[in-house]
Amino acid sequence: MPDPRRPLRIALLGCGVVGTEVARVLTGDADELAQRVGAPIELVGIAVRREGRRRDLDVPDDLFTTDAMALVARGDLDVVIEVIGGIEPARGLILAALENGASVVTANKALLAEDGATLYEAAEKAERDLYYEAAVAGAIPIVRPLSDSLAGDRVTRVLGIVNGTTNFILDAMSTTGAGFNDALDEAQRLGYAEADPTADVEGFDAAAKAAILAGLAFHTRVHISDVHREGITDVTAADVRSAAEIGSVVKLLAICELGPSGEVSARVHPAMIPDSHPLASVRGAYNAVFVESEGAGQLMFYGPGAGGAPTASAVLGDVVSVARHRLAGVRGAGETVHAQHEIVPIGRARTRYHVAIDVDDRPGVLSAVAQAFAANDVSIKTVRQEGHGDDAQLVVVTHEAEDAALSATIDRLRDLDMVRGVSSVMRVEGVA
Ligand SMILES: NC(=O)C1=CN([C@@H]2O[C@H](COP(=O)(O)OP(=O)(O)OC[C@H]3O[C@@H](n4cnc5c(N)ncnc54)[C@H](O)[C@@H]3O)[C@@H](O)[C@H]2O)C=CC1
Ligand SMILES: N[C@@H](CC=O)C(=O)O
Ligand code: NA
Repeated sequence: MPDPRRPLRIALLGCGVVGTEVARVLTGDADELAQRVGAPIELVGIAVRREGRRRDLDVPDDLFTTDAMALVARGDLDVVIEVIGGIEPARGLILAALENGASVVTANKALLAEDGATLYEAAEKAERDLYYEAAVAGAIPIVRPLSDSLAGDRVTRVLGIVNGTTNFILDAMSTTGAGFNDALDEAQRLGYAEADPTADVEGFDAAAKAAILAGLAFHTRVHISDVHREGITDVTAADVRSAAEIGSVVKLLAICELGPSGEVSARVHPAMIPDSHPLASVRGAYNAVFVESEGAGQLMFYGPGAGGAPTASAVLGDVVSVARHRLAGVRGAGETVHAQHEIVPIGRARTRYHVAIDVDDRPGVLSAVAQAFAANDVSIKTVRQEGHGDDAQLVVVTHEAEDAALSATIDRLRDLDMVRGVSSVMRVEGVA
């Protein structure tokens, strides 16, 4: 247990969008944080990649170092904050921090979803905390509610908008008609996007968060490769218009479900959701996560999901918690993976679909298309024709069906002479 008379020593790894805000609060609000922790806190080092870059921070120059490994290995640290991102060197630094006796706070969802097991095992062995509230949905408290508040309940479903960048882009496309690239540039300028924004727009970031959420919700280990992933790069202005025509909006959703036989599925993809659904009104870089559980029913967590200051808020909350644990000589909850749920592929997921089919504008088309759906046991809810002649299109919305059955339907449609192409297939979520 640390000597209560000495300050708790904190090291910060990475001083980019999030790290800068964390350093600003750790230094500017040190007195208030000390009151909350119950002991003084001291930022003893900041690891950066390059020396001499001008940083808008009022901290002594000698705190900065380009030798992150030497910083974590000094052996007298209480808390190491990792906000570098990516797999390496972040993983090696976190493991070294734990081995050297520090507790760790990280915002690194990519690493947790790729190799969380190694980090948890190291934290367990070192008897230190590993906290990561900022890794999922930025400022929104969702990791703690799932791991603590709902620990006595059975969570059955988590449905969320967990990527600020893609929500910002889709929102701009549907409300101002902005182009994809302009909206992405703006999201990068505002500090929402990952260092490589492909992680956002191709759904990797949301998939990492889905893996973490599913693991926490269902007490089972879920790897990022278990998560079905589709990004938003194929979402067109026509999809956004089609959604509006059925009173819906397009959102990138992360969906984690516990099936009736105990099977777990996790998927990330764009989907249409009705305007009346609370997730439809989540704008800009905001995130929201719905949790359904047997006892509590429906819970919704909403707030800023990205950006320096909101993410720093979650990081600092964790810092205060683990610092309190250090003082008390205790640890918080570790990983709970007692359940051995089967993780099922996307083909077994069940949902509704919106399918736009380019067809010849002639008698018999409707019945041929309907037969393709019926042959795969996919029931049609509505069908309407858009355009005429060369522009004729049938737009079908289905009842709930298995993903594999829908895929087989699309293959069959593509083989029909009267079908010129299937121009869009999008899942429809949030319908009662
Ligand atoms: N920006 C956001 O809205 C959010 C970010 N996060 C996560 O927080 C972490 C940091 O994100 P950002 O601050 O946005 O990224 P960033 O790219 O702005 O900052 C990362 C910093 O780490 C530095 N760095 C790279 N290698 C280093 C090394 N070997 N030693 C020391 N510093 C090194 C880079 O130079 C950069 O300044 C990532 O894991 C990210 O996924 C989580 C939630 C929201
Ligand atoms: N790039 C991420 C940042 C937070 O996790 C996002 O856009 O949500
Ligand atoms: Na969070």
